[in-house]
Amino acid sequence: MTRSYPNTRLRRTRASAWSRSMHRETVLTPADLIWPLFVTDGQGVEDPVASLPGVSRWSVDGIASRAKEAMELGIPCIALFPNTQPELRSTGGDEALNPDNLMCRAIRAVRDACGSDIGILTDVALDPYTTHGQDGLLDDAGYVVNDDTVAMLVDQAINQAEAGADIIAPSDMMDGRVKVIRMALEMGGHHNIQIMSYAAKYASAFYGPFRDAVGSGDRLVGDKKTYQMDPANAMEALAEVEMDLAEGADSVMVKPGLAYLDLIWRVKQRFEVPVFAYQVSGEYALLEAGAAAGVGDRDALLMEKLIAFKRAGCSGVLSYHAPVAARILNG
Ligand SMILES: NCC(=O)CCC(=O)O
Ligand SMILES: [Mg+2]
Repeated sequence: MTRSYPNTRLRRTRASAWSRSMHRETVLTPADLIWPLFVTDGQGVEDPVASLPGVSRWSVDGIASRAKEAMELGIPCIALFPNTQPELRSTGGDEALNPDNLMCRAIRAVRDACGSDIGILTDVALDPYTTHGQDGLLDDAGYVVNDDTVAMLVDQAINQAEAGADIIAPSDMMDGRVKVIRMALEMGGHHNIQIMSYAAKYASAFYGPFRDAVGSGDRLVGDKKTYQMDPANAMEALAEVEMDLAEGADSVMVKPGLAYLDLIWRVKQRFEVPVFAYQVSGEYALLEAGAAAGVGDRDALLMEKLIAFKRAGCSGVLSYHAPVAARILNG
């Protein structure tokens, strides 16, 4: 069967709003959003992140309020990232294992405020806790060592699980960490705690404002290219995803977002598993800067970008714009 004009006029179904709505292939709802939040020390603190206009670091009480706000907006899950106090950072990142660190206090505060009605996703990696800003432990040459780092990450994950996390999200890109974290969760009786693996995380120039937000940017020595992926590679991303799924990941993430839509599509087509995108800090900042410079309407630009993730096959998107988007969607 060939489609030809004028039997087929593809404009027919576009001629009215009701028909466009009836033929829409993809929908975006607040339930597709995960809201990343930055935690800072203190009480009653809102500390704006200069490079992310509209985004703040919140003290633990403020995080609980944001979690309630998320629930009211229909956002099912928040993601927590600590801005660890400078005096608690070390070369080994031991503060990651402290059961009373910012992350664990924030988890408990959200649980107290919201019960089990919201998902809490926690980041596993050492960069917010190290003096050098790398995601793992360094050898004498400054190389991030894999297996010793993984041993730390397992303890970090269990620390978060015991504080009440729902989804453990390792973002470190060490080999084999999903396997040992899953094993440790099972052995600890945490059978229903999920793992969302940052499976294909690229060494990207889009992470700058995030590093400001968690206070690792100025500290970072070198780059992260020995563990995060080369933006030129796609086959390798499929191998990363395949391994993390085999090791027990319940869902996988591609990061950053829009520049990697091809990977989202390929991962979804090949593995048919839940795929999430992280629309990262640089994407947020560029959209805000573009809209402020008059490039286009901020809300329209945002909605078009977010629907692209759904069209490509995402189950959901981590986005600093989550509350803005949910407000737009809720009308
Ligand atoms: N592990 C979380 C991130 O690295 C986020 C990066 C960003 O938002 O730029
Ligand atoms: Mg991997």
